[in-house]
Amino acid sequence: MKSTDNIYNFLIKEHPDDKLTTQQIASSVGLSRGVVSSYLSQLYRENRLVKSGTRPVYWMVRREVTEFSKVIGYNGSLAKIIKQCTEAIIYPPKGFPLIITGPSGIGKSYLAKIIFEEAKRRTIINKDANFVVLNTADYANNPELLSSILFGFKKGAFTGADKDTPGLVDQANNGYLFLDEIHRLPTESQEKLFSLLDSGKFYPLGENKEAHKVNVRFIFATTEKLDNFMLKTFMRRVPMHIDLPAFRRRPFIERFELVFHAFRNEAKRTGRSIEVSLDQLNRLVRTDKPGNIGAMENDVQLICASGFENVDENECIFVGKPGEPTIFINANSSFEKTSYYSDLIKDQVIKLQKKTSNLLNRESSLDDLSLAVDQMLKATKLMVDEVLIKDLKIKVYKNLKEFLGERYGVDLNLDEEKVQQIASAFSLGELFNEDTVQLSKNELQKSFKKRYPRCFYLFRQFILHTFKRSIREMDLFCFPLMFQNKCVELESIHFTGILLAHGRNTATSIQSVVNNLCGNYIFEAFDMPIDVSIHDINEKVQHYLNQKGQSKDGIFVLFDMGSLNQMFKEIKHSSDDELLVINNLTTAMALDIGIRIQRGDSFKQITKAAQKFGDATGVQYYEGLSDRDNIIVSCMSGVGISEEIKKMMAESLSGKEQIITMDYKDLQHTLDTHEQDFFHKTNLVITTTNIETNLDISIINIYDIMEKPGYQELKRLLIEAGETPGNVDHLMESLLKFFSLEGIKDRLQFLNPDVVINEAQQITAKYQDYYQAEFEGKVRLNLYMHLSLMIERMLIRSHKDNEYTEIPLNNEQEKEFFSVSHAIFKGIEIKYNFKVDDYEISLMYQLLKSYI
Ligand SMILES: Nc1ncnc2c1ncn2[C@@H]1O[C@H](COP(=O)(O)OP(=O)(O)OP(=O)(O)O)[C@@H](O)[C@H]1O
Repeated sequence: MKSTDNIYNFLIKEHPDDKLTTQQIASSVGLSRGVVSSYLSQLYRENRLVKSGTRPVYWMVRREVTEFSKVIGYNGSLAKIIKQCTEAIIYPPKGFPLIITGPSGIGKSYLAKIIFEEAKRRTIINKDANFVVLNTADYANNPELLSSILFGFKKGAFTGADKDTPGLVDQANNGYLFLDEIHRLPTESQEKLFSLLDSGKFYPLGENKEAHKVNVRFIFATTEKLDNFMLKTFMRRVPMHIDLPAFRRRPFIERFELVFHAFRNEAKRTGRSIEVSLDQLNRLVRTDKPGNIGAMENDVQLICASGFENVDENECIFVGKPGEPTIFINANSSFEKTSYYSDLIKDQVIKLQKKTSNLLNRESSLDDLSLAVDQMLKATKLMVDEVLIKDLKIKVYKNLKEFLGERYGVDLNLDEEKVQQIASAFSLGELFNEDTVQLSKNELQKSFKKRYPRCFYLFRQFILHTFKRSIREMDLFCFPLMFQNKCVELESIHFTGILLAHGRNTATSIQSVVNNLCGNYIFEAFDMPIDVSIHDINEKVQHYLNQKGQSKDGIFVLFDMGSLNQMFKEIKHSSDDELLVINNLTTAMALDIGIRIQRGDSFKQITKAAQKFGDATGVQYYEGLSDRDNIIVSCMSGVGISEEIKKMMAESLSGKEQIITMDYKDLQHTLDTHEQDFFHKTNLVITTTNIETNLDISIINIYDIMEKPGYQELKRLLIEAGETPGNVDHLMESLLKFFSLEGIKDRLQFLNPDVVINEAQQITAKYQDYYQAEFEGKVRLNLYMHLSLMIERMLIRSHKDNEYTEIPLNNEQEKEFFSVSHAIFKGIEIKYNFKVDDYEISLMYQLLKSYI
């Protein structure tokens, strides 16, 4: 298959109605943006895609325009129905009859007519074919008359039958006959009809010799339940049954479009524009009358008529209360999904997103978060898609039970109402594509994951299993609803348990037994093909550890065969946690460990117990933070800074030590809960705060290294760990640059901090060279910041009138400093076209006096 076809098939399958950017498509199919862009252009040239917007351009699959494309909801809630209608039209040799059911005013007649038009468009029937309609209810009290109208009669068939008269069946020959209110059709007529459906023949009234042969396609409609009124023998001949949903059961977007459409019809009818308030539109969208769309259309007409009373010629009709937000609809307006309707829900969603983020920052409970979600769901209740919610509810129930329950042993304890809320929250997500509500740039996701790592892992697995996709921003609202009752219990387990076994479901079936017996998610399990390599296994394990977040207290891995040594090494190499690997996976063993994990045994106790089992098996464990020499970096201001420092250390140092970043709280917890042994490979802890511990560990506050003693201590420790002095100096320089950048980033108005800091570094180096001195870290940091801001200050001042202040020079040393400084600044003075004045140099003198 061609690559362009691959992309096209992906779009048709996954996003038949979505507008997507090139970047979104590229990310989804895993190709580069450039390549995907050329494929998309090719598809556009082939007329298979529609393009809209500029920067970014949006792509959408071009759909074949059929008569059904006019039907509101054809690619939404009626998509399946439209497919059935198409099948009923095209199925060889003559299509098949169908019956449309649904409450009054829901569009049964409308759909029947469209089916007829589509059959014409497809040239399945002739252009001049007839669409004949009969409402059987009109003749319900006169079955003979109905029969004669339907089947025609022969001259003399009854008094007054003075000539042969064809019936509607004859008129519909080669076209369509639509019988509305079919439940009023008397039994004899039903019988006559089904013989016609069988043989294509019928006898008009009074005719018993020559049957009429016709080729008629039938559509029936009724507001009633079929079983109550129709003969079973009749129904058997009508294979296709279409049930149209009531107006209030249609998705909000479609109800909105139907209302919009009704106003547009009024605009056409009156020749006026209509200005209608969103509030009025919204009220109509919520119509819940037995007459459905028909009743809503009547309401729209009445509302427009009352608005029409008060307008002068050519003025637009106003509908609503003055001061309310409105939209204009005229005969040519087109309904654009996003503009009117998503704004209404988006407001609510954004509000909730902000609230959730605030609550998470304040460490509020999942109960508070659920309450916020509940409020939002109430506010958007009438806008959501009831049909979708019903489907989702079934899916959610099923997977809670069959997936989370059976595999992870987790009963989330959710009542019917909660599941309904969860389904509603998921359904809301379906209204948006990720672009529309890309609000928090994954911040919320990160916060949830950090605070509830185990629940979040289960949530991710649930979404993957239920919807076959990764978590979307909007799914996050379901998280508090789902885990509210169980988060404490789920998060109380601090160990990580992993089961690995060859075979289709060996590991997962042991997992299911143990998790269920423990009543908690203790183990994750991976079934592996027989030829899997240790490397692949480790990748799986690492992927799992990443997704789940590090466990604070250690990892237990049970596997069924292979080299214990190798397996241990692979996993330990890329994990900082304590680790126990057991080369024996039995249900009894997993259960024993599971129970111990659950009741809160320590790593040591569990390891001891496993060793007893281990007589017959292989056990290898590592107690300690890491089996490699390591340095821990932990900054109170966040993992971001720690990660930056880790990067600098990796660049400057030899790589002999493993650099481990830790959240500040985790570090404190780890120090408090472990003994000296645990840290026996830890050479140094670098923090931004003074951490208290009784353990014998070197802890250096990063701000102390700015001063000489602190720096020397750092240098000593790193040299002891095997680093060269050059490496440590390089690290110091990177740290200084980093902290200076942090300090000036927000204070520089227009210069690029990265560029200007390099200038400051060079000037400082020149001073150090000239005076043969090595300035303390603190002084260098000060200089980098001062010089960077000075350069900008000078630049701004150079455009104003220069005011020089005369500085008296007291001695030779000062004189020398001034003349050296002028020489040092010459380079940047030329480059930036300004002059460093003596006042600035006098400041420099104050900064550097002690080194001169
Ligand atoms: N999907 C749709 N798109 C656009 N208009 C629709 C749609 N469905 C229904 N309508 C409009 O709704 C109105 C009522 O439809 P219709 O008369 O076909 O309903 P019905 O189910 O046949 O009603 P009854 O049972 O009372 O005969 C019509 O004006 C029709 O144009």
